[in-house]
Order: sequence, then structure tokens, then C-alpha cells
Amino acid sequence: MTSGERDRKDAERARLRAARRGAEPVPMVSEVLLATAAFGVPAGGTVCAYLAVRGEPGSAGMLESLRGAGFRVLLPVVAGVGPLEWAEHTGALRAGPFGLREPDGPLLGVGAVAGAALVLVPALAVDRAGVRLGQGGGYYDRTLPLARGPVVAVVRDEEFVESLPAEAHDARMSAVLTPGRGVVRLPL
Ligand SMILES: Nc1nc2c(c(=O)[nH]1)N(C=O)[C@@H](CNc1ccc(C(=O)N[C@@H](CCC(=O)O)C(=O)O)cc1)CN2
Ligand SMILES: Nc1ncnc2c1ncn2[C@@H]1O[C@H](COP(=O)(O)OP(=O)(O)OP(=O)(O)O)[C@@H](O)[C@H]1O
Repeated sequence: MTSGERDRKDAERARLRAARRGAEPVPMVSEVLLATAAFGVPAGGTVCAYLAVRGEPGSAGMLESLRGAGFRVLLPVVAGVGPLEWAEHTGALRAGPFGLREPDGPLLGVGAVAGAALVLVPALAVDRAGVRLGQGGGYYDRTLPLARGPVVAVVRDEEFVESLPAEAHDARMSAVLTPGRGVVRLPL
């Protein structure tokens, strides 16, 4: 890690967050089903997803779309500084840290992500090499090494960029999903 890359990441985060305040919502209701089809998630298979906040692409409707198609949907739960915990999305939610809402059911363990046939990952931006810029907590970097299925970052079209500052610990994405381009496999 160099302080130069840290500073560049922070500057990019500030720019991307500012652009998201004022942006139209992007519900991703139909687009997520492009990702389950592209990666052949079997009927009844498990998809790790997230509850969108602060201009993130995605919506409650995106989660209902996945459940309506018969997939089992897991949502992240922040549990200390280790990898993310997971719980099934059944509709019951409670307030979590960072202004997030989290599922209210039993925790399935940090290893639950290994059983997912697809992991949808929130991001501020993704580049052509598969480098992801997240919120800066390092949560997904600690979690995604446990995943066995494809990991797909979900961003707006303009957040799929040429190049991002990268550090060795940054988990690489298998693909990116945007409203305009659908599923794009990475590296490109
Ligand atoms: N929807 C969603 N869920 C998620 C994430 C995410 O990026 N998006 N996470 C991704 O890791 C994990 C939670 N970690 C997060 C860490 C920081 C912030 C964040 O927005 N931080 C802001 C505001 C902090 C605050 O309100 O105190 C910041 O640091 O400026 C969000 C999530 C798991 N769940
Ligand atoms: N595998 C890891 N083990 C321990 N610490 C890590 C690991 N990966 C990242 N970190 C730490 O987490 C912090 C944030 O990392 P980074 O800036 O890459 O977060 P991010 O990917 O944007 O965040 P998030 O995944 O929460 O959205 C850094 O201080 C980094 O050192």
C-alpha cells in the first residue's frame, strides 16, 4: 500500500459520492436477472446481494425480483472487522451501522458466501481490469476471498471506468453489471 494510492482512492470516492447525490435512482429490477442467467445460477440457487443505500444502483425491487425468480437471497451483516456475516432476506429488516438496513434473521456465518452461485457486490466504481472501489471499509476485500461463485460489481454506466487506483488486497471482480451494458465479463 502506498499513501499515493490511498489518496487517489479517497479523491475518487469523493467525486463518485458527489455525482451520486442528485443522480436518478437505478432500480436494477430486470438487470439482475441478466446476471443470474449469464452465470447459470440454478433454480433455487443462492445469490448474495445487498440493500442499496445513498445512490447505489439496486432497490428493494431488485431483491424481490431475485426472490420472485426462485433464488435464495442472502444479505450482508456487518459483524466487527472480519469478513461480512450473512442472513437470508425474508423481508424483515432492522437498522445496521453506516445507515444500512440489515436482515433480521439468524446469522449463517462468514462461510455462507461460499455457497452462493453469484455474489452481487456494491461498488462506487469498477475498472476494465476488474478493480473495484468500495466505501473504504475493506469489508468486501476481506469477504470475497471466501466466495467460490462469480463476483459481479453493480454500478451505473458512468461508474464503469477505464482505470482505478489498485492495492494488492483489492479483490478482483469477475464481471460488472450496469443498466446500459448488462453483464460485461472482466478483465476486458
Ligand atoms: N448497500 C451496501 N451494503 C453494504 C456495503 C455497501 O457498500 N453497500 N458494504 C461495503 O463494504 C458493507 C458495509 N460497509 C460499509 C462501510 C462504509 C459505508 C459508508 O457509506 N461509509 C461512509 C459513511 C460512514 C458513516 O455514515 O458513518 C463513509 O465512510 O463516508 C457503507 C457500508 C456491507 N453492506
Ligand atoms: N484482506 C484484508 N485483510 C485486512 N485488512 C484489509 C484487507 N483488505 C482490505 N483491508 C483494509 O481495509 C481498508 C479499506 O480497504 P479499501 O480501501 O480497499 O476498501 P473498499 O474495498 O473500498 O471497501 P468496502 O469493501 O468496505 O466497500 C484498508 O485499510 C485495508 O488495509
